[in-house]
Amino acid sequence: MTNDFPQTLTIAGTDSGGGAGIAADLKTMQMRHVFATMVVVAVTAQNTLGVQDAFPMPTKMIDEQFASLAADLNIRACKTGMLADAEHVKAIVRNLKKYDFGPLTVDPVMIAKGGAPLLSEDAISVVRDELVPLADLVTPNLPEAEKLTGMTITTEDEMVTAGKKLQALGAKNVLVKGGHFNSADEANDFALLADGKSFWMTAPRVDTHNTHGTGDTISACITAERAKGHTMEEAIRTGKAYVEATIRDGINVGHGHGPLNHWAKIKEDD
Ligand SMILES: Nc1ncnc2c1ncn2[C@@H]1O[C@H](COP(=O)(O)OP(=O)(O)OP(=O)(O)O)[C@@H](O)[C@H]1O
Ligand SMILES: Cc1ncc(COP(=O)(O)O)c(N)n1
Repeated sequence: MTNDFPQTLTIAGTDSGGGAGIAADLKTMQMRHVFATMVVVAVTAQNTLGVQDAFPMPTKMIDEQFASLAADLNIRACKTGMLADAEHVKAIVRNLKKYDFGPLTVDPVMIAKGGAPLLSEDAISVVRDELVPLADLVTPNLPEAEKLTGMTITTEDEMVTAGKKLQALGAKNVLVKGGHFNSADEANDFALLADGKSFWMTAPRVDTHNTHGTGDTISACITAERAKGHTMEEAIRTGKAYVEATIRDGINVGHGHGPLNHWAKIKEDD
């Protein structure tokens, strides 16, 4: 029996509010026509107003979820999101070294939009030293890029320097996301590829509070495109176009930072 439909994996935390984390990843992967699987690292009680509580899974359950997937699925690309703490990052690294689940996108999630920590401080150096070197792509936002590189990033030139530093840490490809950049009219991201090619992706900044799960969505879309066999550059450009559409064609859910419209269409879908 063939087992060749494109299959992906997200290793992350749940969001009971449905907007971010594993929920955003699964919705994105479904929309991009790949089969989505998950390893639940932590459960959060969360809504558009914030994170009310978080509970990391016992690491034995994490090992068991990895083993279940490896025994049956044919996963071609994977990503990480919320990883909770150093013990859990180490468990994920151990499993990623044990099984081949294809190119890995590391979204180094640290703090939720509302300010709640999703990764403990002592885990940041473990992400930097043990997880980033396994990454085919790392996709930090600006505060995450600052934590991983030790730099302050206030200009586009500094985003470029941070990209180079992240590549020097061992990530093959880097996408520094400018969603948090202090610009009123643009949300521009910088990509640096394994072969040294680099490019900016520019987009008009949408004036909205409904940006819960943007980082999850772009990294899940890239993971889906990689599973379908697209190049890194194609995957990154599709990711940007998709997340832009999900923000621009927004929906209103909840009373805080609302979720995205994962049904949004992009040009290549026509
Ligand atoms: N208001 C906006 N309008 C258009 N694009 C945006 C906006 N906010 C973020 N983006 C884009 O969304 C993507 C995710 O960027 P961002 O820097 O917000 O990531 P993130 O902080 O990791 O997301 P999250 O907060 O979900 O973890 C990037 O491509 C960024 O440029
Ligand atoms: C479980 C989980 N994973 C990731 C995020 C980041 O998303 P955001 O920064 O948009 O809150 C989140 N809030 N919750």
